[in-house]
Order: sequence, then structure tokens, then C-alpha cells
Amino acid sequence: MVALPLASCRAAAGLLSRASLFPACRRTWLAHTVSRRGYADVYSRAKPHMNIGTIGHVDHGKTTLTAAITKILAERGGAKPPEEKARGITINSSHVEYETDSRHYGHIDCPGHADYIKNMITGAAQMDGAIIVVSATDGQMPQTREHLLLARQVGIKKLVVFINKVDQISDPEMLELVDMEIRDLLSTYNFDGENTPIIMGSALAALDGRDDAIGASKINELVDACDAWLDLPPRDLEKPFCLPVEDVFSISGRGTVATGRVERGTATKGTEVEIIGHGEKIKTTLTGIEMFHKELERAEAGDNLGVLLRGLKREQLSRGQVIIAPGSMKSVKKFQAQVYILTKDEGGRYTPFMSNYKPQLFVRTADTTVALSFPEGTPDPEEKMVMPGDNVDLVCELIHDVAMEVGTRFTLREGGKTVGTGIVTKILVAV
Ligand SMILES: Nc1nc2c(ncn2[C@@H]2O[C@H](COP(=O)(O)OP(=O)(O)OP(=O)(O)O)[C@@H](O)[C@H]2O)c(=O)[nH]1
Ligand SMILES: [Mg+2]
Repeated sequence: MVALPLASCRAAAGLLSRASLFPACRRTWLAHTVSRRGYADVYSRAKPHMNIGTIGHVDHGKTTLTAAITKILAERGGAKPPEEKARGITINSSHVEYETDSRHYGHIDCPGHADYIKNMITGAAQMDGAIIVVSATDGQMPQTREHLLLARQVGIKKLVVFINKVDQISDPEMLELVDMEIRDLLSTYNFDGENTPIIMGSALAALDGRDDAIGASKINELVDACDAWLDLPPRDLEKPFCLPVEDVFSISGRGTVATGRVERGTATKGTEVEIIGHGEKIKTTLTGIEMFHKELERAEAGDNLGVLLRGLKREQLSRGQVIIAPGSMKSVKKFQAQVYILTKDEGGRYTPFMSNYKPQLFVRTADTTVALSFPEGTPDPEEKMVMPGDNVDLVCELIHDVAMEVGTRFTLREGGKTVGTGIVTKILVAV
């Protein structure tokens, strides 16, 4: 098999310059994870990594618990001791790291309710699992419920519960009640209410180094529960193949080549693929893969490459489509999403918008006009206004269909500026 003559065509310059942005070291998944997550200086290569965070109602003890975990694991030798300022008020969303015997965790704790919502939607607080903190003195509260719903919508499948402040409760029946209530609530939001570990303790006692039975030992139990119950996220390599098309070229004598960066999965030469987006679904075969002017047998997540597609004309392909493992994704015309609307200080709009606002939607390499409206059941949808800084549930109807799935993140732009970012929560119409 002869290598694709990319070097000799107009494509070469483009592909080469893009390729040079991704040096070869990024091709190993570890190095990739390091650079993407920015932990190069402290990252442990020996243990699998997982992102988690504390969520839950205001004042229930998320920050105290974060500090307590760091402290206890520091004593075990798996973390840096927490800084004194971590106690008390949360000023900035803090990102701490710690290690258990089997895992390395990145842990996020956000300052206020609005920040949790925003960070979960925009992906700034990307969590593979979470610890929901519930104060035994209050039980579940509105933000307990809202964070649970949001956790579900951003794709968190499992949680661990920490019932905090048990030092203030003398009646054990009260704790039983909170336990039952939270299990019900977990089931309501489609988590496994029956089997989810619930640990009861006092983050403050652990942090202050007193009352071991409800302090340090409960933090150890919590950490063990995270190790045992929360599933490691599948690595990008294990997910179904997806190559968003950036550019398309025709090479005489060879056929049509699509270039782009493999978002996830792997594919070998000879693999059958589907191309979706912008209309018809096309079935074809990868007949060649080339990167850095060398022919490859296998394309992997993170690779910036070109693929030769059997029997396709240049006009059949365009930027914004995706080349995927057959059946792994659908092209979508209408969906529901959680959207965060940027404030003017964040570079967003100065004014509110109403139903039928039509910005541009950007996802992967695709962009298309989208009409935004409110979901069925919204009171007075014609009157409702969305303010900069709001977190809203919206129905998004696209002019052109685009490959999307639950959990896909996108941005909304208008006149060259980003006005919102969102995450798909439900597919309404697929083509
Ligand atoms: N008695 C008692 N108080 C606690 C415990 N854990 C936390 N607190 C107190 O509860 C208050 C709130 O704790 P934080 O950790 O700041 O709560 P938070 O959930 O991070 O609050 P926000 O970030 O503002 O939502 C503080 O005064 C803590 O000292 C505990 O186990 N027992
Ligand atoms: Mg806090």
C-alpha cells in the first residue's frame, strides 16, 4: 500500500501545520491526559485518574469536607496538607488533588450555588463522579435536589453521599430519616438509591482532629467508598470512533480525503464507518490513514490525521460532519439542553433575550443557526426573558442537522462573541 500523497497536494501545508501543533508525545494517552488536565507537575502516572467534586446545598459543609479529605489523606501520605485559608469561606473554586491506594483524584469545590451550576454546565467542573454533602441538621434542601438533577444531566452516573454535621444530632432516628429520605431522592433522579453508599460523619471533627469515630474514620470510609463505588470513566480510546471533519480534499488518482483530529476511539484501515450530519447518512470504508506523511494502520483519539474514504466524491463531504463507528451517534435536528448564558463581564450579551432567539450554535467543527425556545409546560413562554448570567432549560431547533448525543457540549455565538454554553440533555428529533 502506497502512502497517501498528501505531501504533494495543497492539503499538505494545512495538515502539516496543524499536525505540528500536536507533537508526537501527545499520542500516548497518559501524556494526553496530563496536558489536557494540566497536572504535569504532580500527576501520578502509576494510578488511574478520576475527577470528582463536592456538591450540595449551601453551608452543608462541602468546603470543610474537601479540606478534611485532603488532611486525612495527607496524613496517609496521599495529598498535600490543606492550606489554612481553605477553612471558612470559599472564595474561588478550589481544585485539589489527592491519592488513595488505588487512584489519583482531582477534586473540585466551587464557591456558591450559581458557580456550581455554571461550572457543571460549561464543563469547568468536569466530574466523573461526585460526593453529595447533606447536613444532618437540615436534610435535603432545594440545592441538594438541583445539584442532583444537574449531576444526572451532565452525565454523572454514580454518587457517594456524605451526611455531615452528625455531631449536632443526638437522636439516631433522625439520622435514619435523613438516610431514607436521601435514598428516595437518589432514586427519583435515576441514581441507584438502594446501593449508593451513605457515610455519616462530621467533616469539622475530622478537620479539627477530634472525635475519631465520627471524624477521621468516617473520612477514611468515605474515601474507600469513592474507590469502590465510583466507576473510572472510560478512556477516550475505549469509546466509539469519532472523527469530526475539518477539511476535505480530492487527490487525483486516489479519492477523497477528510482531515481532522480524532475525538475518541480508534479505527484501523479497512474499518467500516458512517458519515453523518448535513443530511444523508453515508456508509463507507476507511481505505487509508495518514499522519505526519506516514501511513498508519490505526487512528487513535488525539491523532491529527487524514483519512481516505472509499468511493466518495468531494462534494459528498463537508466540514462539520463526523466520521463515526456505525450506529454510535445520530444526527440531530432538535434537542433539549441546559444552557448557561454568559454575563456581559464574561464577554456575553448586555441584554436579555426571549423565545425564538436565533444565535449560531458551534459544536466540534460544525456551526449552524439555532432557534431557541422554552420546553413545554413553561408558564407564559412568550413573555419569559432569559437574562445574562441565567442557567436555563431550552429547546434548540437547528437549521442543519448535526451529530449530537446526550452529554454533548456546545457554544452559542452571536456577532463574533460567545453568548452561551450548553450541554445536551435530551434528543427530541433525530434524522
Ligand atoms: N457542627 C458542624 N459544623 C460543620 C461541620 N462541617 C462544616 N461545618 C460548618 O458549617 C459551615 C459551612 O461549612 P462550609 O464547608 O463552608 O459549607 P459549604 O457547603 O462549603 O458552603 P458554601 O460553599 O457556601 O455552599 C461552617 O461554619 C462550618 O464550620 C460539621 O461536621 N459539624
Ligand atoms: Mg464552600
